[in-house]
Amino acid sequence: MADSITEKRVVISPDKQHLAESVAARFVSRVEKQVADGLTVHICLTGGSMGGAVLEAAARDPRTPAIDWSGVHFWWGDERFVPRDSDDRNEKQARVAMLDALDIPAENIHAVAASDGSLDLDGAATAYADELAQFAPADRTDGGAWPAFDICFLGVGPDAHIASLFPDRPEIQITDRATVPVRDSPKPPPERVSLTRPVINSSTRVWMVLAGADKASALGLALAGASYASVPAAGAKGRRRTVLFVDEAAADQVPPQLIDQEY
Ligand SMILES: O=C1O[C@H](COP(=O)(O)O)[C@@H](O)[C@H](O)[C@H]1O
Repeated sequence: MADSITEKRVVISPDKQHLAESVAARFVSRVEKQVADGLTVHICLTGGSMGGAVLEAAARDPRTPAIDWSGVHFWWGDERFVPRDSDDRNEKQARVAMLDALDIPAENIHAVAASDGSLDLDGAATAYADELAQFAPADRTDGGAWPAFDICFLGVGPDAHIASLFPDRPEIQITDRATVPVRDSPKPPPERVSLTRPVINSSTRVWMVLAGADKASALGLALAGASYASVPAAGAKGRRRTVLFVDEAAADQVPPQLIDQEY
C-alpha cells in the first residue's frame, strides 16, 4: 500500500468555479495558520487558467484582508519572457487577480525579469536563481539554493506540462540548477523561464489544479505512473503532500481509490 505521505491524492469539485473556490479556501486557511504560528511563508504561484481563477477566489475570501501578509513571499513556477505589461505575463495575471489588492511589501513579490528590462532570457533565469538562493533556509540539508515553498501551485497543460517543463524536452531533465531558460516552447509565447524539478519537488506541498475534459488524459497518465520525461506532471511531488485538485470533467480517468473527498 502506498505511503499516505507520498501518494498522490485527488480532490474533485463539480466544476471550474467550485474548484477555484475550494482551492482558494484551503490556500487562505493554510496561509492564515502559518502566519498565526509566526512563520515566514513562501508560496509558488502558477500561471494558466486555474492559476488566475484560484487567486481571484482567494481575493474574494473575507479572511484575506485580515491576514498579515508581511511574512508571506510569492514566487512563480514559471514566467513567460515578454514585456512587463503584457497580458501573457503570469506576474501580471496574479497581480490583477489578487496581489495588487494585498497590503504586502513590494520586496515580498519575487517576479522573473521581463523582456523589456535590462536582462536577456539567460540573464533573467540566472537572476531568478540568484534571488531564490537568497531565501534558502540556513538549516537546509539537501544543498538546494532556494526556499522551501509551503505550497507550490502547478497548472497542468493538456500535454501534461507543468511550469514551463514540457514533455520530451531537455529542461525536464535538468537537476543541477534552480532555473532554466526555455526557448521554442511548444506553447506560445516561445521564451520562458522555469523552475526545475528539484525546486518544485522540495516544496512541502505540491498542489496541481486543473479543469476541463482536455486535461483528463494528462491527469490519467500522471496518476498511472508514466515517466516524468514524457508526462512532466507525473514527476511533480511535494515532500509532505501531493494533491491534484480537479473538476469532474478532468477526472474522467482517475482511479477511484485515489479520490479523497476528505482532504
Ligand atoms: O503556459 C502555461 O501553461 C500552464 C498550464 O496552463 P493552463 O491554462 O492549461 O492551465 C501553466 O501552469 C503555466 O504556468 C503557464 O505558463
